[in-house]
Amino acid sequence: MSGHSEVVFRFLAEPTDVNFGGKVHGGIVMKWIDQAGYACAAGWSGSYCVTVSVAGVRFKRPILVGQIVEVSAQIAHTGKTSMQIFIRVRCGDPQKQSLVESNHCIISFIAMDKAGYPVPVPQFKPKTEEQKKLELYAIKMKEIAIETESLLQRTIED
Ligand SMILES: CC(=O)SCCNC(=O)CCNC(=O)[C@H](O)C(C)(C)COP(=O)(O)OP(=O)(O)OC[C@H]1O[C@@H](n2cnc3c(N)ncnc32)[C@H](O)[C@@H]1OP(=O)(O)O
Repeated sequence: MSGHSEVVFRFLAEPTDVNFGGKVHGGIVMKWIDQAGYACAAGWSGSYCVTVSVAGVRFKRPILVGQIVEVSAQIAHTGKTSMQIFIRVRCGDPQKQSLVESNHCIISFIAMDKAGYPVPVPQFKPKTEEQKKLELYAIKMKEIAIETESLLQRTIED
């Protein structure tokens, strides 16, 4: 299965996924994002992977119980040991054709060896114009995630 750059999950939002207002919990959406991202990262690298950061996460509209949910994960950029994965969550009435975007983000995974050390990943080479633009966005998001971390360190040290 190694070498696949895209994974799509489709399922129904269940009553156990929703909060008191009938909308799917943000934490549940994050779990789906992490799972689809993991499946994509593990499939691309052929290794066990761990989540290192999530950047640019946006909750655009609520997901309702009974709606069909589609979580797509695609490799947007690869570093030496990291993979930046673009996630798009869409939802809609299962009786209709159209889905609307509810969430998106860039989630970063690191491929690990059996001893728990980062290992190199196969390099992703964008082919289409859309993939090339997405890669630039993913590189920026990775930089922002790392810069955010060092900003916090500087803030705590100050
Ligand atoms: C599937 C799951 O849910 S797993 C459970 C949740 N995740 C975890 O438990 C992971 C816990 N974290 C860790 O174990 C460690 O922080 C690790 C292994 C992920 C990274 O360890 P570090 O020593 O910080 O990594 P290191 O400095 O070697 O960098 C490794 C890569 O991470 C990248 N990286 C570091 N910080 C970030 C960040 N904030 N965002 C994105 N990438 C980052 C580096 O740029 C490097 O990428 P590259 O090899 O492509 O250039």
